[in-house]
Amino acid sequence: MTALSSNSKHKIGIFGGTFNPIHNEHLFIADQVCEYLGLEKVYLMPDYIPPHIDEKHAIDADLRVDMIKLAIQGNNNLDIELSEINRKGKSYTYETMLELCRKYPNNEYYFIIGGDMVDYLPKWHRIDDLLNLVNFVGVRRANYVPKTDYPVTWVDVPEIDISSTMIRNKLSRNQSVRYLVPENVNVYIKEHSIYR
Ligand SMILES: Nc1ncnc2c1ncn2[C@@H]1O[C@H](COP(=O)(O)OP(=O)(O)OP(=O)(O)O)[C@@H](O)[C@H]1O
Ligand SMILES: O=C(O)c1ccc[n+]([C@@H]2O[C@H](COP(=O)([O-])O)[C@@H](O)[C@H]2O)c1
Repeated sequence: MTALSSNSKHKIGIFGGTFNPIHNEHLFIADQVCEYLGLEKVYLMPDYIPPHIDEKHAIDADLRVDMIKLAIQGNNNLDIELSEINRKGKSYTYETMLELCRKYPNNEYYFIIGGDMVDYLPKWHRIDDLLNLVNFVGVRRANYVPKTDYPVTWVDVPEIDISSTMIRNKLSRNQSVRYLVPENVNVYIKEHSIYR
């Protein structure tokens, strides 16, 4: 990201997750929200350790980062933000966004989350302070009725019902994940024998 000196704010999306691994619905969401809200870019931001789940074991950050870089190749709407990987430890969103807001005061941030995650916002670390730093964008899921009092901008993105869990499970059973992840990510997973 580049620091800018003008007074006008730059609308920047941040899509946080573990991305273990990144899949096509992550990419579809990031790209669609970017276009729908007229954002300059959406940064995919891998966490180092997810803040809310103690037992979730992700593969090495380097491998997750490599796969994100491969996945966004050729799409100018998308980029990667490495603050949480570089900071290490538990990746509390409030701490990350405070750091980014201080570093890039001319950016206005839109933090994108899956619609079902919105219900858990009250449990997020320093959520009231975080609400002063970012606009939350909820990706509405089919058959899901949002019931939150928080200010969330809702975006409808056609849902493909895939998850990283599904991809890890398929790979552990030696099943194909072609068309669920970009082909260069599929090749990378095979070459590095990940999730076997
Ligand atoms: N199919 C999907 N539809 C809508 N949102 C999704 C979908 N898959 C992931 N997300 C959202 O993407 C963000 C990052 O998710 P994450 O990296 O945990 O992927 P995941 O597929 O949910 O992983 P896992 O299955 O390991 O929990 C979260 O906000 C999550 O709600
Ligand atoms: O900061 C928090 O308390 C917090 C609690 C839950 C989730 N988050 C962030 O929300 C994003 C999506 O989380 P997840 O676990 O669904 O991948 C990711 O960037 C997490 O760091 C952040």
